[in-house]
Amino acid sequence: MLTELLTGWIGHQRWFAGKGRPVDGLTIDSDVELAPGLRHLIVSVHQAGTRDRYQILLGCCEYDMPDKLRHATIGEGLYDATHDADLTGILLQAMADGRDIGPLRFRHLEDVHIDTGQRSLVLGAEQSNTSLVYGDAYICKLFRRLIPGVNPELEIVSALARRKAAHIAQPYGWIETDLDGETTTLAMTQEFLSNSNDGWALALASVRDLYASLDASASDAGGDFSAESFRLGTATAEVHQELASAFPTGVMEPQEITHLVEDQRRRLTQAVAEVPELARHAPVIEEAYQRVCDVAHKVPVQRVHGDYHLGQVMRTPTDWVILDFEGEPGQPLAERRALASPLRDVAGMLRSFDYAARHLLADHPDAEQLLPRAVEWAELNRSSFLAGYSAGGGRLHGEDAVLLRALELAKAVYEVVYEARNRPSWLPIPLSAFDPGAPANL
Ligand SMILES: Nc1ncnc2c1ncn2[C@@H]1O[C@H](COP(=O)(O)OP(=O)(O)O)[C@@H](O)[C@H]1O
Ligand SMILES: O=P(O)(O)O[C@H]1O[C@H](CO)[C@@H](O[C@H]2O[C@H](CO)[C@@H](O)[C@H](O)[C@H]2O)[C@H](O)[C@H]1O
Repeated sequence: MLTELLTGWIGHQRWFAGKGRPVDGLTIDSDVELAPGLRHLIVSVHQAGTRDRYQILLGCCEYDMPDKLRHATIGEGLYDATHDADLTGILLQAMADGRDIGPLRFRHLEDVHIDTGQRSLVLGAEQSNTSLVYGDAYICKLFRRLIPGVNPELEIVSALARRKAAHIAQPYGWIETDLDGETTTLAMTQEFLSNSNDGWALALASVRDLYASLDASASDAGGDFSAESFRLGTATAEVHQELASAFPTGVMEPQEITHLVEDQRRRLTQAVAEVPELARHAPVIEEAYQRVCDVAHKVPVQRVHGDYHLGQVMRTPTDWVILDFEGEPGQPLAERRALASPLRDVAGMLRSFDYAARHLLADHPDAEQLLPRAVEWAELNRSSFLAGYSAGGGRLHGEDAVLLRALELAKAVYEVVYEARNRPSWLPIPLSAFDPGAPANL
């Protein structure tokens, strides 16, 4: 039976969020035939009293499964159709046509032309979503785990595209349906940035070059990245200004600031309970949080990226482009859409420079010797990014330094939990944020 096949299959998928916990049951909430041999399913997965919804594209073949699709088998004659380029073209075509198929609505932005002749491949780095790359023209991100509501990435990128903003990947179309009475985004298609590299890969190349040339300083070594950091800072400030123009803005009053700090204190307590190594750093973090209450009186807030780091920015041949305006994964939608200080993104990127500088130290035989160079690289790029941010019109003055420091530490607390859960060997990186001079391998 289909539900049994899917129950056995779903727990092994890269994007399945409930790994490690037994699946108690799976029900099919919606089953729509998109075309002969292609069905779109929404399923509910029940685990220890929780229910999560996922979407599946189900391919059905009457005859033997072609060899090229065997790796995507779900059961006899059934497979994950995201891997079948003969079928995925239907999604692009339906978006271009603006069709409704049963409860699914396929839409495109006004004034765009979609070339429907492109064939797709599943992007290798499949994580919480499945991305289909069509030719080298489009990337269609299928949101696997469904949260009722419009996806913030679609909301933001469409609003910025309407303003003809720079530094974003042009959106083309999306798929939506109604879940719990709310319009819910199922997928989004954007310009695919070919000939581009993500900021994390570029930053690591620079750090590797620096480590390889032991005598040179961070600014003299072959891999100097600071001009890129400056440009990225400017691009970030420009996108923040576009976001402030496209969406409502506000000012956080002292009472709300205190409330926010309380929330961060709660997160810290939870993080310490989960990662006891954090406990010895708690006083430093508490002090930085208290300083915000003492010093910050009015904090401008607006829509922000929310999970900003070097892996979310792409360097095209001409520009920095910012991706994935989805906020912190795992947070409720309302929180991901809430107004916040743009310094939250600045803090995220500053942390990311620290990550890039230190991540190659982990098992490095010369870690102790290289640590001062890592610190120097991070400092140079952090200050270039901030200089670029100011040059691009980003606000960085007076009490902002106090807020920025607290936001950086709050992000590092989030990272400590993230690494403990996902990549325990990386845990020393965010832990070093509280004690920058400590030995590299902590
Ligand atoms: N528009 C795009 N053009 C080119 N590559 C992209 C694009 N969007 C995403 N990618 C690639 O896919 C990777 C993961 O994308 P992302 O949106 O961050 O997915 P996730 O939310 O699963 O982390 C990025 O690091 C980048 O390499
Ligand atoms: O990109 P995602 O939305 O999935 O963000 C999550 O995963 C990120 C890891 O890929 C994580 O970022 C952390 O690691 C990065 C290096 O891999 C580093 O550049 C970031 O500074 C660091 O925060 C992110 O926090 C998490 O939300």
